[in-house]
Amino acid sequence: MVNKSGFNSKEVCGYPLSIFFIVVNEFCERFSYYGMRAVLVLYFKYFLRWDDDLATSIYHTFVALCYLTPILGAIVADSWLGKFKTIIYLSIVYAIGQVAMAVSAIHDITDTDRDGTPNNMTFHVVLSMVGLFLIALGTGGIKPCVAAFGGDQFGDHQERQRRTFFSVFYLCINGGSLLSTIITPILRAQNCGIYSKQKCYSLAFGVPAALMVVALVVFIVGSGMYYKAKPEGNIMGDVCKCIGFAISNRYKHRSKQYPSREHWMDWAEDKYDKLLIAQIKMVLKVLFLYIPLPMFWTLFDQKGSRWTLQATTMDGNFGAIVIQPDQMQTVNPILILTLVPIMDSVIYPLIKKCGLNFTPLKRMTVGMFLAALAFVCAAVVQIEIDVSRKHLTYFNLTQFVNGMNKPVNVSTSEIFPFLIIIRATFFLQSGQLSCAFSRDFGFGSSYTFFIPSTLSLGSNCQESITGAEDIKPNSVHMALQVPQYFFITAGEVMFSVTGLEFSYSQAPSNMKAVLQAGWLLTVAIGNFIVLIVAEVAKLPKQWTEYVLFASLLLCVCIIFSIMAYFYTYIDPTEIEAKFRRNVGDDDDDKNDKQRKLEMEMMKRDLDRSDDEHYKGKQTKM
Ligand SMILES: CC(C)C[C@H](NC(=O)[C@@H](N)CC(C)C)C(=O)O
Repeated sequence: MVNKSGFNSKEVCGYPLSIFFIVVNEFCERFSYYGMRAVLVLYFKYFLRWDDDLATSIYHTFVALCYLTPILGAIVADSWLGKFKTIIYLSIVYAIGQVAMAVSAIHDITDTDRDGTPNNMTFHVVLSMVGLFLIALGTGGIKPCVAAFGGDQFGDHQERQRRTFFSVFYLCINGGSLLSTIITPILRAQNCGIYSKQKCYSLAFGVPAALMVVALVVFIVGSGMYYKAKPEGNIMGDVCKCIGFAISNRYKHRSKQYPSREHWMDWAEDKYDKLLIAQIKMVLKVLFLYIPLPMFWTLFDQKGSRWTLQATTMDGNFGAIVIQPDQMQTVNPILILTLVPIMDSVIYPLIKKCGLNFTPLKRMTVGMFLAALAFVCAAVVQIEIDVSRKHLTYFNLTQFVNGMNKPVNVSTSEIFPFLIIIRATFFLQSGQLSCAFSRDFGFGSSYTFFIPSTLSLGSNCQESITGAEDIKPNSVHMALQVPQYFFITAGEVMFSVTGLEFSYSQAPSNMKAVLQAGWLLTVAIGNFIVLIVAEVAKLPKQWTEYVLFASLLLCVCIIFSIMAYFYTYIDPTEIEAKFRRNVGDDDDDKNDKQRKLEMEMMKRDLDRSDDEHYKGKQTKM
């Protein structure tokens, strides 16, 4: 197959062979990222011995940083190194970061007294922070480049294949993350060490590090097959200067005597290339459309926080298996793996058969609506939970009625709060008397125990002590969270998979990675909104907070649908080709009148709003 720039690539079933290396690379990279992330908080808490607050804030700062760094990687790729080299260099940085994390988790390195705990905690803290910084730089930096680089491999005539690629790309993300979030916690639970055996964080970080090396090797192996678009110089610098000039020129010509121009960017025409101006217009149009999007991620990312907390107040007993609250999150990638193929091969073609033009922006709007619906479901489940029980833990509510005529001291064994069925052992002490008894608790239940007056030295506490259930264990089953997971994931498929492809297809050739980074920036902003809204709103009931978020997203969804209605799909390649052709025509010394006419037509083309999008023509929402 001959690609856009005359590049000849090998094909398998109509797809460039190079794509195989890119999707495998993505699978391994996401395995590496999500695998490391799965055990990170526990590493902070139990290895570095940080308190919950510090562990949580450093964790969220790290995640936010991972979505802020894409802009750096995109600028480097589009302006300087090109996507291929940027991916290689930043993957090396990334792999070093992962190795640093694995090394930082080897307690033996500083365990000079061999008691199983590190003696120089500063070494472990510094090394892990350096590691996390490098990982954030690497994962964020390559993220917009890998997606855009994959898109680059397709010719202009392969729009359908390119769309399928973005779906498969998303499947790989979720396949990799699902596998790693299952595997790394198992690795962490192993015991390892030279002098003493401890929980094996080094292995839990080491395997993701190895997978990142595999990702890099796979990517390099495909090297000879890739189409590598050349960077066009300091494009971001030019963009900023051009926008700055347009604004200042517009300001200088603010008086009524100057005729107005169709678009404020047209004020840069006095100095800048018309092609660059057209490209900036394309990017600004899409970025403007992105303004409401962070709200989707605000809701989406609460799966890991609010929804997991909700699950802790539910019954996870599924008969043969007991599901832990944090394990419920794996429902998302599992559903992605099933819903993406269903959407692509059944739902979308069916909608098309019905004669409906389900354009990318319509899909994204429906995706937002589904996410709002997911939060309505979460609110209903929350009300159900609130009605079924009034107390979150049985700890404070477990009481003893002492029937003896002397005081009894009661202490209890460690209780694992995330287990659904908890076995607690109580130790009774009163003078010479000392005995113990154990009971199983359903999570969330509360008991009153009666210590009989007949209890004496040698009594069997296990048999003598009776209990009454004051508060029943969690009765609302975790399966009730499935509808909310279903809706949020269906929303994600419509919103995120489509948005990924939309960001690629609407970006000018020299700013593909930059627009991918803009897309990822909406994820970062969404995460900040969670903190702000939850802090400002401070609602007394959890279900009201869910309703608030659902309403906010619904409002945003309406605003977005209006904005989308006025959006005109473009084919950047076509527009760029027209402008380039025009530059060639200049050399033929065309008369001025003719040229002006052509430019007018091109401008109109850019803003026109008819025809359908997927034929490479322009269309509205
Ligand atoms: C832009 C990202 C938030 C998209 C993507 N995340 C997912 O696909 C999630 N369904 C993964 C799940 C394990 C949270 C990513 O690139 O990580």
